[in-house]
Amino acid sequence: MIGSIELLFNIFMVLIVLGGILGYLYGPYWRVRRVPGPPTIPLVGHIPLMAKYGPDIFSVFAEEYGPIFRFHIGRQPLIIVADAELCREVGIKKFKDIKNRSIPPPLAASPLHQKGLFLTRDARWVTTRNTILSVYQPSHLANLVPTMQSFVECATEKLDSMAKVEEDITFSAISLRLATDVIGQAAFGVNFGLSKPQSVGESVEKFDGKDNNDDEVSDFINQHIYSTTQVKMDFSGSLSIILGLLVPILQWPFWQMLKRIPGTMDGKIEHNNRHLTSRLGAVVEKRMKDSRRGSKDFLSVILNARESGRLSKNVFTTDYISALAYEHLLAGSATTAFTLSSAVYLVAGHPEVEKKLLAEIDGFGPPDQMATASDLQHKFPYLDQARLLKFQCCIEESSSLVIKEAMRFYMVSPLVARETSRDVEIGGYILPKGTWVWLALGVLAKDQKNFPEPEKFRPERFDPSCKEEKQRHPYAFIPFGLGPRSCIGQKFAIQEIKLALIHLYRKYVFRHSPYMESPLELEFGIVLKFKNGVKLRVIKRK
Ligand code: HEM
Repeated sequence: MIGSIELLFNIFMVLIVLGGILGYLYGPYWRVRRVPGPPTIPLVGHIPLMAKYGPDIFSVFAEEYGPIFRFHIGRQPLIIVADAELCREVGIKKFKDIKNRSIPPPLAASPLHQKGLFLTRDARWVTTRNTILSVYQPSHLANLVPTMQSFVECATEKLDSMAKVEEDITFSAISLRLATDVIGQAAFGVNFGLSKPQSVGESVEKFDGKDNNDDEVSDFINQHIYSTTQVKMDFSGSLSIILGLLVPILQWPFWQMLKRIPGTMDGKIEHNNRHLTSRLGAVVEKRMKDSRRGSKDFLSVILNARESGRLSKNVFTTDYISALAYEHLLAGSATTAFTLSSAVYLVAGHPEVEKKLLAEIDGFGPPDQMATASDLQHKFPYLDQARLLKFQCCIEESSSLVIKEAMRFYMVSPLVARETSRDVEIGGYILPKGTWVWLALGVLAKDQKNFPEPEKFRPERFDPSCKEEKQRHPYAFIPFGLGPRSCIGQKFAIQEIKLALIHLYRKYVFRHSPYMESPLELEFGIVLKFKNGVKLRVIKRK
C-alpha cells in the first residue's frame, strides 16, 4: 500500500516537473498561438532559418502569412510586424503600451549593453533620453560640422596615392574608422586617432588620459569590435548565448560559471568586456574631475546635468554613464559606416546616378569651399532634399535621394525590437503583456506595393514630385525607426554621411573591384554588415 502511494507520488512529481518544463517551453507560444506563423522545430524554433537566410526570410514569411506573423527564436515567439500602418500603430499610436525594447538573448547577460539608452525602460529611459537630447539639437550638430569635416579629410587623405597605384581599397574599413573617430570625439570628447590624429582640431584629448599610444587605441577598438561582433542571433555565439536562445532560464547561471573558465568563448567575452568597461570607467572618471570640461561632447553634457542636481546621482552612476557613452560608439559607428559604404558601392555601379551626383556637387562651389550645416540642408537637392521635405510633415528627417535609396536597398537595421507592457491589440490580435513585437523595417523597404521594382537602385523614387513617392505610405521607409523611441542619432548620422559623400565625390569616383563578390554578401548579427567588406578602385577626378 505504502509502496503504491510512493509510486503515485513519484508519478505525480514527475508529471509536475514535466508540466513545468512544457509550460516553460510552450507557455510563450501558447499566449500568442492565434497569430499565424510557420511550423516551428521544437526548442530551436526558426533559428536555423535565420542563420541560413538572414532577415530576408521575413519577406518570404510576410508573403505567406500576412502583415503580422509569429517567428520563433528558440521558445521565444517574436510577433513580426511587416506592414507600414501596423508599424505606425506599434511605434506611435500605441506607444504608451509598447515603449520598451525586449532584450535579445545575446545581450541578456551583458550589463554593459543593458545600461544604455537602447535597453533602459520606462522612467529611466525618459530621464536619460531627455537629458541627452540636447546633444542632438540642430545647433549642436551644426557646431560639429568642422570636426566631422576634418575627420573626413584625414580618413580620405591616402586615397590620392591609392588612385595612382590602382589598387583596391577596402572602403568599408575606411568608413568604419571615420565613423568611430567622429563618434569618439562627439560622444567621449576623445580622439581615437584612427583617421590620423595629428591634423584634427585642438579639442583632441588623449585616450584614457594617457599619451595617445597607438597600442592603447587599437586595443580599445579591437575590444569594441570583439564586443559587438559577439552579439549573435544564431548558433555561432558563446555557449551561454546559445542557451539564452534556447532555454533562457539557463543563460545566467551558465554565464556565471563559464565566464570564469579561461579559453571558453564566454571567458573571452567576459575578459574583453571587463577591460572595455574599465577603460570607459577611466575616461568617465577623468572627465568627472575636469572642471573645465565644457559641454561639447555627450559625456560632458551628462556629467554637467548630474552635477547641476537636475539628475539623480543614483540614476546616473558611473557605470550607467560609461554604458551610455559606449552605446553611442556602438550604435553610431557600424550603422553610419555601413550606410556610407553602401551608398558609395551602389553609386559606383550606377553611372547615371553618379553623373547627377557629380553635377550637383560640382555646382556647389570651389573645391575647397566647406559646406555649412545650412548648405547641407539647402544646396544639394539630389543629395539633399531638405527644402522639399520641409513640407512633408510625415518624414521629419531631411535626407538625400541617394542616401535614402542606399538605406532602403541595404537596410542596416532591418528589425526593431519592442515589447508590450500591457495587453494590447495589434492587427486584430490581442498580444498579452510581455509579448516581443519586432518591426520588420527591412520587409517594408522591399515591399513592391510601396517600392515598385524593389531590387533596382533608383534614387528618383524618393523625389517628392514623382508619383511613386506621392502614393507611398508615409511609414513605408523608416530606416531610423519611428515614434518617441526612434534613433536619436539620425540627424548626426545623415550630416556625417553627407559631408563624407560631398568631400569624396569632389575629388574621386569609385569602381567595383574585380576581386569583390557580386552581389555583395551580407551578415546579420544585431545589425547588417558586409561579410567581406566593400572593395573599390578609386579614380582621381581631373
Ligand atoms: C545610418 C545610421 C543609423 C541607423 C540606420 C540607425 C538606426 C536605428 C534604429 C532603427 C533604431 C531603433 C529605433 C526604433 O526602435 O524605432 C535606433 C536607435 C538608436 N540609435 Fe541609431 N541609427 C544610426 C545611427 C546612430 C548614431 C550615429 C547614433 C548615436 C550618435 C545612434 C544612437 C541610437 C540610440 C541611442 C538609439 C536608441 C534610442 C532610444 O531607445 O531612445 N544611432 N537607431
